[in-house]
Amino acid sequence: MDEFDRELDDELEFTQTSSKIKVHSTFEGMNLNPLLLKGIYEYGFETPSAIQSRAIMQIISGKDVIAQAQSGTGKTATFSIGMLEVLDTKVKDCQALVLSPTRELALQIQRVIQQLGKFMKIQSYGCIGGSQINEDIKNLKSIKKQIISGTPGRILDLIKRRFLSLKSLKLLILDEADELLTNGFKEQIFEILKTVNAGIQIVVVSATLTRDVLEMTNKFTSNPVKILVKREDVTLEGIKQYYIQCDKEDWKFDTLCDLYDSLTITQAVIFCNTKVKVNWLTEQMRRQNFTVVSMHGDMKQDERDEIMNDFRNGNSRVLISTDVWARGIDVQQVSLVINYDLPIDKENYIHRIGRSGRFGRKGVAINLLVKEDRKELKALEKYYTTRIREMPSNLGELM
Ligand SMILES: Nc1ncnc2c1ncn2[C@@H]1O[C@H](COP(=O)(O)OP(=O)(O)OP(=O)(O)O)[C@@H](O)[C@H]1O
Repeated sequence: MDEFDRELDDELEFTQTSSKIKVHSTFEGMNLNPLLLKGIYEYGFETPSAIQSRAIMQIISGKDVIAQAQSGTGKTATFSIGMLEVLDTKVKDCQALVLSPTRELALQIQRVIQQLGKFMKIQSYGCIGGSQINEDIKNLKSIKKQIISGTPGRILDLIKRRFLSLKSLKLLILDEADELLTNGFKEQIFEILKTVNAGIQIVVVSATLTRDVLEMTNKFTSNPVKILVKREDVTLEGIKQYYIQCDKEDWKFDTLCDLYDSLTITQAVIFCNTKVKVNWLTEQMRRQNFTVVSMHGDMKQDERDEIMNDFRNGNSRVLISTDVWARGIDVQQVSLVINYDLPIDKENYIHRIGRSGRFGRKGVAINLLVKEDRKELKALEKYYTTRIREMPSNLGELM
């Protein structure tokens, strides 16, 4: 074997979907607990998505699973249904733990689990930073929680203080795993992994899984089933991508103001790279009498909750945010995403534009570019084998 073959072999070992994964094209065909099936239908699902038809049964089989699928294609329900099926409803201790990178996402996941498991009478709970830890302690003490969804810092804190026991844990889900295994979270994740029983089932989930991340999962999974997406298939057909060349930073603002009417057709999210810029842009927009709301990680949790609620129920239509909003948040009415700044990393580009075009809906992403961004945009096109075209004048018709 020469050097090239060896490298190719190595590459395939990490980045190839497992062979012979059975596709279950109906929920009935999965032989689920009837109470769970009832919950799925009541939630409004009729047929499983591509990832659901492949990964749910793999999770139920007890194997470690690495599940990648495009944004908005139903990964949350994939692991939630798998988890609810393997749960022993008679055991009241915590049996499943879901970790995710943001508070809003952790709570959203907990709500999905609660809804899908509605008829199973399971106890689930969301543990997130920024809320009173005493509340968590009180809640965990009063009624035992079988499923917990949380952010790594708060979960670790509760474990260390011995208010959360994972002695009966059998399933750990890492949602947005590539984010959890890089940046600020990696250490906390490995600390949590040290506290769980050896041999528990681990499920790794994201729309973007780089080779490095896949390699890292080797440290804590054993012989995982892999369901992966080739990089050229990661972008969704339904999300049209455009750019507007603004040349100078100052021109972006006027361009955004010109787009405002299109933003309010349904709902839109505008991404900036820093909290300071989110505040600045919000103020500038308001000065021009545009109605916008904003959210970022320096805001108090109460305020974040209120903004999320208003946006979720459509009371506000244009949200300016940082990457705290890039991943996982599911608001089906969002049909337009604007990158006021191009994201720093390529993965978050996919996650940001994926806030629109949820579950087969149409979406539009617009990148506002200064001169220096052209190179980066070309690099994104090449990396994902996709086209980001200059914005046409008939934006309204595209949405
Ligand atoms: N089988 C289904 N039938 C109909 N709708 C579904 C089905 N599965 C999921 N959905 C809906 O699709 C939307 C997107 O699902 P979800 O948030 O799980 O996507 P995701 O793959 O986790 O996305 P992301 O990569 O952004 O985290 C949700 O509104 C969800 O309720």
